[in-house]
Amino acid sequence: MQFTKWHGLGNDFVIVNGMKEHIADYQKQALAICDRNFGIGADGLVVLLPSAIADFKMRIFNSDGSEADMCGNATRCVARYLYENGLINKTVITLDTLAGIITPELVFKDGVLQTVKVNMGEPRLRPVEIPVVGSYEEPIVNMPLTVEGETFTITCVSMGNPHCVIFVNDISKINIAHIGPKIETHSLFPKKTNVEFIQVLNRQTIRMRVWERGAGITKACGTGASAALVASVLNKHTDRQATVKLDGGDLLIEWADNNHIYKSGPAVEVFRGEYLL
Ligand SMILES: N[C@H](CCC[C@H](N)C(=O)O)C(=O)O
Repeated sequence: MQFTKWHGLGNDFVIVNGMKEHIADYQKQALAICDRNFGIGADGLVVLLPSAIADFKMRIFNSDGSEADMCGNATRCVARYLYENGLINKTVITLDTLAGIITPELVFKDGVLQTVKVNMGEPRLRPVEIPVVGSYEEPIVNMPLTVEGETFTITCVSMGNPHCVIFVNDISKINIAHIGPKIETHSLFPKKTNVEFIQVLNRQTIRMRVWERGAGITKACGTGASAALVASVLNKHTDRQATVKLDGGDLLIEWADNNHIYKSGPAVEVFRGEYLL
């Protein structure tokens, strides 16, 4: 199977042109392909397929084999991949995902790619859309959640995939590898959740670390950064545009007046290869 390896701020993906390569069992192969010792190694497998409602369909599988609704960092990589391989001849691309139509734009200046700006669509705040279990009527903003005797205040946002955002005073003191999986699999979240820890630096800058659903600690999470900005605005910590400082680098996130979230950042191709299925 021909593949190409990309990353968005260190959140890395194997991208496969599903119109040329046949994968029989996506979940099983994603688990094998993403394994960093026995496979290629990645946070996720991205398969591109034809779509009747967008330029292409994008399916995303986490490294544990689970299928995700959306992946912000992967959308930037896919946009560059499609354009640079002549699979599309425009700079605004529509991708059909389980979270809806996502629109990345390749931003050039003097013929040089500056950034990839993605319209991530609208954040979903209704509890049923996260989803969470329980008879919550109002959006979950700054709600206490006790996990193993420790109480966190959570804000839940969906970007098509679930996010549990937690503000902390000192992010270096959080043992994400220990508490992340316990929140990811908490009974409040019937589809599990991505978990973002945020330290607010100022009204235009937040520091974020993430435990991703189905992938664990990653260097960056595009949907997570988007959810973190929304949660920061809801909790009156930041303005509606801010830089999200992740382990792998910075993303610029804006919650625009049209209620859409725009996320801008890099996408890098590292290598191409042939994987033996
Ligand atoms: N683990 C996520 C999917 C990948 C999201 C992340 N890599 C991003 O850039 O948005 C989930 O299961 O919802």
